[in-house]
Amino acid sequence: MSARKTSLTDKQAKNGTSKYVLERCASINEYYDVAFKVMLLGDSAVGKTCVLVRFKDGAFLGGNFIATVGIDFRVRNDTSDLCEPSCYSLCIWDTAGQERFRSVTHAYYRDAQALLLLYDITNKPSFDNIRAWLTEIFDYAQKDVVIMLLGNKSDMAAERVVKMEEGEKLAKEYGVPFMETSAKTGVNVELAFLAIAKELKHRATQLPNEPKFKLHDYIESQKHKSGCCSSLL
Ligand SMILES: Nc1nc2c(ncn2[C@@H]2O[C@H](COP(=O)(O)OP(=O)(O)OP(=O)(O)O)[C@@H](O)[C@H]2O)c(=O)[nH]1
Repeated sequence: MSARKTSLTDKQAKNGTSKYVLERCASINEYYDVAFKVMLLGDSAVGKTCVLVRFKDGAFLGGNFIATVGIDFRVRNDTSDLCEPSCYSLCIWDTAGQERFRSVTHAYYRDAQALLLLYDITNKPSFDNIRAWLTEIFDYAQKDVVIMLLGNKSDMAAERVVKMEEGEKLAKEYGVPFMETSAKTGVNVELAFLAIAKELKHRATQLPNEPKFKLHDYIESQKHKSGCCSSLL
């Protein structure tokens, strides 16, 4: 479980300290012009860590579930795609879904540029809690934060209790993009992160008269392409 090695200890999380994370992100900024801060949110066990590991390392963390403590983070730099004209990287923060860490994670919403909000398609309460998560996001995050809703574990078709249409309807109600993902098979994981990166990069480089990047349209156009997303930017 080396993936959990960078997790903060219980004590650090309770104190709200993430010196390690901040130092690492600062050191990344020495090499990259901009490191976008992206956070993963959602109930415990919806698959946040697995989605992140799938994106970062292309692997699936199967086996015993170990809950994240406090905050964890990883960086992925797609230099060839993200380095024109300046260098960009995604600094992705994995938060603990457990209620007891909620006050710690709130503190980090404020300077996040994008939030990926996950539920588990086999777990109805995790879907029902999405409204509460969105209320929290509107309370604590920046007004212009990019939000994306992800229904994870799409590989578990036999255990599905949340229909894809329900996810789509909820996302539409809040005006946020939506897709179903699977950390196990990798479906749409790359697309979710890189679409976010593309949106953030456009925002950072867009000239005043340039048309806005249409994140929804872009995702819809890429969703069903097989083998997509190796060079999205
Ligand atoms: N079949 C399947 N299992 C998954 C998927 N994603 C995660 N899991 C499993 O779900 C469990 C929870 O995954 P985690 O990624 O640790 O969940 P988390 O949301 O980070 O949980 P917290 O750290 O408590 O917030 C693990 O047993 C994973 O192996 C998926 O896409 N498909």
